[in-house]
Amino acid sequence: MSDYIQLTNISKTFGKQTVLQPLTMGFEEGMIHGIIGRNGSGKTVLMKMILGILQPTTGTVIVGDKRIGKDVDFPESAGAIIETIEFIPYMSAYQNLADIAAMRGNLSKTQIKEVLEMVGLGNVGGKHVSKFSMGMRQRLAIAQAVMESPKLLILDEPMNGMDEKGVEEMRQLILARKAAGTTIILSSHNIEDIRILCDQVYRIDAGVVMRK
Ligand SMILES: Nc1ncnc2c1ncn2[C@@H]1O[C@H](COP(=O)(O)OP(=O)(O)OP(=O)(O)O)[C@@H](O)[C@H]1O
Repeated sequence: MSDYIQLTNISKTFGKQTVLQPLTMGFEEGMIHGIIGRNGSGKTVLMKMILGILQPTTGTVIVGDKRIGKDVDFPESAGAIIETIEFIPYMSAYQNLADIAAMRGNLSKTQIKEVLEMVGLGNVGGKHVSKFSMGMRQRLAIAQAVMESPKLLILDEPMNGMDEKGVEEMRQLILARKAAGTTIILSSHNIEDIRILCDQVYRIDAGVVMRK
């Protein structure tokens, strides 16, 4: 398989702080790539650069065959959970997803209901998000990330706040996306998630990314 993402000499500094040293690497298509590292080591920054949310200080990011920030602003087919996603609290889970779907493309009502079902929110799709627990919000965040079956999934600590059953269901969902050919980048502080799910693991330490 070829690489779906190619990073060439990318680095990131904020003022005098170097978060990532120049890095050249590829992420193979259809695999689950784990990113581990201590708090503040640069996992989210790396993911944001791949998503086009942050510009690298040096270097290039290519996703598919498109250079991010040049050919396209953002990867063409990507879903992400990155930091806290703000849903509109006074709208239902279904309506939140329908509004996002309407902005990005075309998903039928049935498809939105199916994705709510898939993340275990099928029976509360009509409930206002303000009444959701943290774990339920996290499930909704996963729903918005996967609902358009993107070619790339970037999941920054997706199991945060989930109970044991939720974690198991999310693991199955992530494996199902992989089986469908999605390239996945996953960060987690839970070493079990990384061990069970990932084909390849990278650790970020002192700005350097090392393959484990
Ligand atoms: N927009 C920004 N401006 C300035 N500094 C930033 C910005 N975003 C991130 N940083 C800094 O970059 C470093 C890496 O942050 P990052 O969020 O990538 O860490 P992380 O590995 O995801 O941590 P955690 O495990 O806590 O989620 C931190 O020191 C952070 O303060």
